[in-house]
Amino acid sequence: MALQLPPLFVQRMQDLLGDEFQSFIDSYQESPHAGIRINTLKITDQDFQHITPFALRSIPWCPTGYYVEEGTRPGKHPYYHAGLYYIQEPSAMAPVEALDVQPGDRVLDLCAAPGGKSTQIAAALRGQGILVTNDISADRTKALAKNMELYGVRNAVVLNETPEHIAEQFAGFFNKILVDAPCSGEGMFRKDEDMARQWANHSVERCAIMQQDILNIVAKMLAPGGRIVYSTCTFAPEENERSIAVFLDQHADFQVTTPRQAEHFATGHSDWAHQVEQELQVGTSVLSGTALDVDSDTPYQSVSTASLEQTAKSARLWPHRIEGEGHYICVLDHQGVTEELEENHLIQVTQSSTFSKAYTDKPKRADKRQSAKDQQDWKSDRRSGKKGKERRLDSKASSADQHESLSMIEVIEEFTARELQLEWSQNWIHFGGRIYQSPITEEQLKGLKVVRPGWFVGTIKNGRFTPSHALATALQPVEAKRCIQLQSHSAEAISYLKGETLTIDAERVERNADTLPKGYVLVCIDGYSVGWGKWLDGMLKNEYPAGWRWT
Ligand SMILES: C[S@@+](CC[C@H](N)C(=O)[O-])C[C@H]1O[C@@H](n2cnc3c(N)ncnc32)[C@H](O)[C@@H]1O
Repeated sequence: MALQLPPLFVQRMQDLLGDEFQSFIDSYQESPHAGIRINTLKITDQDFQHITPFALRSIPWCPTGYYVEEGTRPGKHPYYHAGLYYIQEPSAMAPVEALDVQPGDRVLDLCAAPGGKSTQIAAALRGQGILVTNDISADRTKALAKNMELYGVRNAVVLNETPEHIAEQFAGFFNKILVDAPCSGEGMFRKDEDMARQWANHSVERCAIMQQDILNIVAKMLAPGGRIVYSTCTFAPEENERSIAVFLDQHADFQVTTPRQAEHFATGHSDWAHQVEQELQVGTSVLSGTALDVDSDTPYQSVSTASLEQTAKSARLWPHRIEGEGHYICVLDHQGVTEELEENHLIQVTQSSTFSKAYTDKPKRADKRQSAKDQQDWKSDRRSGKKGKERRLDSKASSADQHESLSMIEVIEEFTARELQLEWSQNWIHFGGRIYQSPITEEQLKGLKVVRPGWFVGTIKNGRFTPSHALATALQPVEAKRCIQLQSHSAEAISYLKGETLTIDAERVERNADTLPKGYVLVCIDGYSVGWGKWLDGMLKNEYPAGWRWT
């Protein structure tokens, strides 16, 4: 059945686009474009070109993005399970390119689930710096956390929070922020017919108010000289140029910058934003002749011509002009002086009972004093050249607690020496028996709803460390003492991904000279890690998690 577009939407686009409307509406007869983006945390772009199972065609605005032909099923290949690429709509790759993430940046992806753009940010960080990735929907953060794990991200914290709560903990902290805002989704009608059906429920005006609130809050979290990229997948000028103009009027210290890759896109329509401004002033849509659905509690705010005109530097991605869906991107640069980011990699040992309290309670004065002392201890440890992970964090803790923290480290060290060839470089966080490596400190997460405080590396129970699946997916084969190689086209690879036990001769277990074949084995497909197995007497017990299996 032909796609049913909301009549009001069609009428409005006709009014806005004029002569261009026919080619715009004709584009709805075409299929949406499918794309994949190479996950350079696991494979180089060049190496993927050599092994690609599908025909690839470059996406002009994303160096690691490729169109795949219609009918290709990239989700049904072992490389997908190895996290070698993310299946992503081509236009959706543009906002992160505009953010211009560099290794070492501190990045917030505020509206992140299911994580397409977060995985792209993580790849650009190359394991250096911090990614805080968040979504307000608890349900959607499950997919977000899973994607961080599938793509082998080591330096991300996953939150399920409101922007206001994050701002309380992270004022002025990030130098790059992505706001991939909730919107009326007009640009996705071709890809997702549900969006067209639900359009009226996602009132354009209500979305605009929400977007302006979000932008105001994220400005508080940006470090001087930092960058915010605002993106939507809608055409409505109220949610795009006008939302930006409202922000600029309230934040004179920001300017719109033309995005990288702008040559591939159309410019923002400051003229449409002017038109919308007039409609709002009279309370009726000039374009569609309908009453505007503005919440009566929300005072109308007029915006300045100077701010509206700056939006001509933003970018619009049109489905009839490029091979991709409809998007809007605006780069907002803070005009302050950029300060060097302080190093944030304190190495910490956290004892579980203190940590679980930290999630729910406001810091107590005694805790604050203790934390200041911890920082001091750490500094003196650094000066004396002691390794951070050897120190005790909580000098007030009972000797039993101290013993537990120390033995936790001993257990991890023992596992590391036996099974891995890896230097741990981030903060240890112990929460509910689960052990994480985190790019930030426990203190910074106080009072927040945390889905993952960092890279989940394993669990400790009864003094035994069990490595997590997320540890395996983020490892390079050289970082494990034992690995086995499965060929992507072999029945063995599919059997492993289905969770079956494999028969594997001892000679096939690749290992260090001094390592016996018995124990944890990193299972790799064509050289890229997919999960754990446990080898004993010619059998590989399958540790691939049930929820991840090939179906
Ligand atoms: C366009 S989608 C994000 C897509 C995602 N950036 C990606 O690339 O996979 C917008 C997201 O914003 C979330 N959201 C809505 N309101 C929010 C708010 N106030 N704060 C944070 N997230 C919000 C929604 O749950 C939704 O997942």
